[in-house]
Amino acid sequence: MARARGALIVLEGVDKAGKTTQCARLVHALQQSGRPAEMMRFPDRSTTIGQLISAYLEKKSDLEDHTVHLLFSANRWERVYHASNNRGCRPLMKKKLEEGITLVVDRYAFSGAAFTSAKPGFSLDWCMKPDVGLPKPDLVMFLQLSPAEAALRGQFGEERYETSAFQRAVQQQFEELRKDSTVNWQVIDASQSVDDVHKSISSHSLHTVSAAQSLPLGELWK
Ligand SMILES: Nc1ncnc2c1ncn2[C@@H]1O[C@H](COP(=O)(O)OP(=O)(O)OP(=O)(O)O)[C@@H](O)[C@H]1O
Ligand SMILES: Cc1cn([C@H]2C[C@H](O)[C@@H](COP(=O)(O)O)O2)c(=O)[nH]c1=O
Repeated sequence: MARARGALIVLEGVDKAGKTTQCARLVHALQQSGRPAEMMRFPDRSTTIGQLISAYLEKKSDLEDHTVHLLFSANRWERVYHASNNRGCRPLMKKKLEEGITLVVDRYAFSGAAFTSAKPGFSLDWCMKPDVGLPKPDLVMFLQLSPAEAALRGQFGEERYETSAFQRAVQQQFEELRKDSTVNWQVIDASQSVDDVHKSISSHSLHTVSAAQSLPLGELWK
């Protein structure tokens, strides 16, 4: 009999909404309850492409806007089908899901589309195209926090996109993306305490991990 697959769970939101904190808490809680789980994050700054992206975000280099958008997407695709970095090969997303490991992912294609389409001259439609066909998340939790509150959180302002005006534009683009009913969106109030946000995220996730076992993995935006 085929092994039950793991779930693909994504956390999204504006910068500093608490995604990394909550991904780590969720992975820990799933593991503690005996469910195999691992965290991934995008951009994955450890790969060659990820290092180009990281230098851009840290304002150490400039890249043309279309180019960096495609690099962000390539950085996701390389973790689905190709996994080499300077320390060798790592197992791929698809393989891990097939092995029954739930992946908790800190940002995904939704950040790609929301951030680039917040720039002048970029349509959401164009921005979504390079990520069509990626493994489709079973659940996308949107950590809802106003850009004004996010700006008060640690280290806001250090990286390229961390201005309140740009984050407001990003928030609007996320609102557009959330109208897509082919994606299982859940909005989480990220202004609560870390513990309360975690409780909310856990309950949605446990349901998803069970349901995913008997469902095929889909393809995003197809
Ligand atoms: N619920 C919360 N209430 C108050 N502060 C929080 C909460 N969750 C996280 N923080 C704090 O906010 C800051 C950003 O948290 P975190 O790195 O988890 O967010 P993020 O969304 O992953 O950020 P980034 O967009 O930079 O990746 C950290 O200083 C963290 O301790
Ligand atoms: C995946 C992805 C991210 N971005 C933006 C969003 C953030 O401003 C940074 C990443 O910061 P983090 O602290 O490492 O989460 O990059 C983007 O513009 N496009 C993307 O696809």
